[in-house]
Amino acid sequence: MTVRQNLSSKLKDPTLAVDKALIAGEWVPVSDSGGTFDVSNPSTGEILATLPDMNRTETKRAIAAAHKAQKVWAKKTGKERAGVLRKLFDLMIDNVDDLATILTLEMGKPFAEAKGEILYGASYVEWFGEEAKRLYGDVIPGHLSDKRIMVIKQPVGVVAAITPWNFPNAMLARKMAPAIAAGCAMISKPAAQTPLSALALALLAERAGVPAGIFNVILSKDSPSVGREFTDNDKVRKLTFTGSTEVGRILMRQGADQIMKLGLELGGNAPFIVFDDADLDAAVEGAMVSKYRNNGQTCVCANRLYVQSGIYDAFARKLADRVSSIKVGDGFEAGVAAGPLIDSKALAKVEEHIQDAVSKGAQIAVGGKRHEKGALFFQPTVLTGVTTEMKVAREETFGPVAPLFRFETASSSLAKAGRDRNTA
Ligand SMILES: NC(=O)C1=CN([C@@H]2O[C@H](COP(=O)(O)OP(=O)(O)OC[C@H]3O[C@@H](n4cnc5c(N)ncnc54)[C@H](OP(=O)(O)O)[C@@H]3O)[C@@H](O)[C@H]2O)C=CC1
Ligand SMILES: O=C(O)CCCC(=O)O
Repeated sequence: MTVRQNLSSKLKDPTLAVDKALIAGEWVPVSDSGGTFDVSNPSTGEILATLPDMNRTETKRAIAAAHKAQKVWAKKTGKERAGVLRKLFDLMIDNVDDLATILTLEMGKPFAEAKGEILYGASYVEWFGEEAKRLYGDVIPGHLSDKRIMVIKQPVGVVAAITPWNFPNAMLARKMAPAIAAGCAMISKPAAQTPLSALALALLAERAGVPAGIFNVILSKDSPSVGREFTDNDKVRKLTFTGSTEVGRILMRQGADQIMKLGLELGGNAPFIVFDDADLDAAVEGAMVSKYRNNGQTCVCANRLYVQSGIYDAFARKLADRVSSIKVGDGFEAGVAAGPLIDSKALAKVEEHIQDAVSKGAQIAVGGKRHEKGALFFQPTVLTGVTTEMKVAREETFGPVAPLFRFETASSSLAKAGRDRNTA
């Protein structure tokens, strides 16, 4: 397929811009169906690459290859596997600028934040690589005098991973590194919006000596069909997924037939509580970091800010003031702290949540509108006068909106924080 100049020309090592899937150690340029999909830059709308659009047949082939390769990989010692992961860690650090450039181009987050994500992703590779040497078992006192009970740890086998667009490097590194360290093989399906970070990571893994078939990357816009193969194929022994609660539910249902081991990291709607006696500056700073990280597109972002009556107005003023100074723009522009939203669906959800809150009586303290920087940019927003009837109380906005709920007593805030959680 093709990588455009606007991607490869920005890299010190242009070979890290990959336009092929990785199946059984082969870089595959064309899908069985001949279909393709484009990856674009959410800041500019420019197309960065055109990739093969795969489905169940390619996924099945990748699983079969992983199943075969895993048996050999599992026989390596922990030290041998650790050595390979250490090389991958070193390569990630050596190529941090290029990996972060790819990430900012396809996802939009500010370059400094993207670099932080690569270091974060690399830390998983380093940590789990080291742990490969420490896969100890247990000896447990027996229930009869002639019995000795031993626990040994063994790789589960082939692991499938479905990863989201909000942390395209770190979420994959967090899944791939422990699997490979333990002697498993992995087939990953990155989000169609951000597959280029996964491909660059897979290329570095190949350079680090991860054997053919141990780390596969399927490219597809038809995620339900790939997900179906992951859950139906009995060679896949574990599925790890980060994404929406809704898709997590679908995968859990699908995996039930073969009682599949599942690791699900889903949506959230985290509360952030500020009491009257809080240090105002520290509370505002904490809210800024927690709410506006990655432009609010993080599952652990504070989404519901409960503020006690006595400090409510001062907190709202100070937060609105800080938020109005957030520089919005292309992630490569100096000083930018908020990039675009990932796509028009995400932008529509932010607008819908604000409209719903305002129609039910909330006020916009700052922001509330699309940003002049471009189609997917939105003004960082603070809403006051928010109540539990509004959508923001129950649904994750996944955008730069801080809704401030007022409470009187500690017990009422804790009750609300527990009750209005994400049920979407
Ligand atoms: N916990 C977290 O970190 C995340 C939470 N979210 C939450 O989810 C909301 C929606 O975001 P969205 O990107 O649509 O999240 P999704 O859950 O749709 O996407 C996450 C991943 O799952 C894949 N996927 C989607 N449908 C299926 C399926 N039926 N079977 C298998 N895989 C599937 C996607 O692939 P593809 O995109 O190619 O279709 C992507 O790789 C956000 O607003 C946020 O609330 C979203 C992302 C991350
Ligand atoms: O590990 C983190 O802090 C990022 C969480 C990514 C997410 O799932 O949103």
